Amino acid sequence: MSVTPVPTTDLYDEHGESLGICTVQFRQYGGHRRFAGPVRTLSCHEDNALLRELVNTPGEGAVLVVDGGGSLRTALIGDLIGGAAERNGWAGLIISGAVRDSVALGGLGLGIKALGTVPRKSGKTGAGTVDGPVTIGEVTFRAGDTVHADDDGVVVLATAN
Ligand SMILES: O=C([O-])CC(=O)C(=O)O
Repeated sequence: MSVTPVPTTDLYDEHGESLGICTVQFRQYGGHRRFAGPVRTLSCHEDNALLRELVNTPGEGAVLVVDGGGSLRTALIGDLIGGAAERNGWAGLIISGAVRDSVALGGLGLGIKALGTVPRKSGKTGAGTVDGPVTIGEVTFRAGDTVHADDDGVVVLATAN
């Protein structure tokens, strides 16, 4: 399901404090600075085998929210995983962790927010959890919620809203 991005400030003006507001100051790395979609989630720590597997399945316009524990030691995505996410129809990736190949990521047709960059690759054991609730920057993302992201931030509309 594709979701048209709405400015996060307009969503706050409409929904007020019932909106989930992520306080992490993400940086923009993707080619789309405004993006939105149904939430999918992944928790993984310095290991991106599950992430690679997920972005190689149909994204159907979803935004993958990745709780990488905020680690800046290893990159959870680079141009290969980012390119696969674009090809498979993911609207965006929001990563509490690091990326690499940042210049190439900027040429991809999806949104990518992350904390920073590092050249080191992640492990490949497949450790992690898919579609469990993840809490990042004072907000809990649940699979099936709707997330909107732009230059002002990341906000979540819970399914019940
Ligand atoms: O393979 C990795 O670990 C990440 C990467 O560099 C890519 O996605 O291109």
